[in-house]
Amino acid sequence: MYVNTKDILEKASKEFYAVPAFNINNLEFLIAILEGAVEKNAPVIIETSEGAIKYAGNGDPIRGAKFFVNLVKGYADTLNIPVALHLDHGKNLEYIAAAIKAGYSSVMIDASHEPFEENLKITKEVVKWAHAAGVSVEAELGQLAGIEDNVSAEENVLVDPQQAKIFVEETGVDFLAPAIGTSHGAFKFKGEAKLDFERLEKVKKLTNIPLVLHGASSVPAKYVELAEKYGADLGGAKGVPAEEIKKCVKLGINKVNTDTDLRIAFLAGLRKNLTENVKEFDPRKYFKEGMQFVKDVVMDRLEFLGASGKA
Ligand SMILES: O=C(COP(=O)(O)O)NO
Ligand SMILES: [Ca+2]
Ligand code: NA
Ligand SMILES: [Zn+2]
Repeated sequence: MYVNTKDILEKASKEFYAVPAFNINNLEFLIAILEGAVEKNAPVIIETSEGAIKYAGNGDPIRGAKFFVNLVKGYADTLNIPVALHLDHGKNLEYIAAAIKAGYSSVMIDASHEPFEENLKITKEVVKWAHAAGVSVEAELGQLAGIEDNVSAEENVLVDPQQAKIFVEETGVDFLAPAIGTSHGAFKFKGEAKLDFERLEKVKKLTNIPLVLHGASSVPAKYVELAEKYGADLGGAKGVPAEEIKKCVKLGINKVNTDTDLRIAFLAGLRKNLTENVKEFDPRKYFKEGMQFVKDVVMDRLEFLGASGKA
């Protein structure tokens, strides 16, 4: 059933487990994710970036947002697990408005590259709009290095726990993404994975709302190696070890954003299948292996985040 993200995350926050938020851009990833969640009898969050909405709507945000709401709601309403649809890294108010109007469960307003007061002001605005439409809101404090759709930040700027307390009280935001050292994409960390657990613990104590971990892909070696075996070049890919993510969940992370892992798993399956079946030209056949690998990554993540069986 199609639900509000806040309902999924409030339950997770009370019981100290986490629910993965998987990014999609197409039908194949959506089917693989939902079937994996059904098999694990788990809640799941589907999220689309502004780039995904642009892609699905061929440049038109209203068409793209409606397309995803109908696709996800249509499929979710035939299932017995809770499914939410979330706008990831909303920065452009046109896209945020389109997502709210189309019927997304929740939207992220990411104004974390702005000065604190500006981020607070914009977030307050979006919370007012979204709540009036029954839509929940995520915001971000601090910055993740690496590329985020249309904003690239050089350095990691870690969240200030005191600021987080004020921000949550003033904005009424439903869940918060505190930057604690992760970054987006397949090439994380210069050296070893370094997450600031003490900082995370303080933010949870001071805000006491569901928290979100961005840049949480683990970049599993087995799919990187398989993709490279069939011609990909992902040299030096590195992610967040599952053990580190589990520590974050114990400290109060409840939504775990995962995009890169699904991309690499699908890539490995697609390259392998196309290479081994040179006569095949039915996409329902040659996408299958990649979809299976995505489903496997989804089920593994639902398991180690503690979301399995929580539907
Ligand atoms: O934070 C993410 C995904 O991060 P990854 O690149 O680590 O999958 N989406 O908002
Ligand atoms: Ca940001
Ligand atoms: Na998000
Ligand atoms: Zn992110």
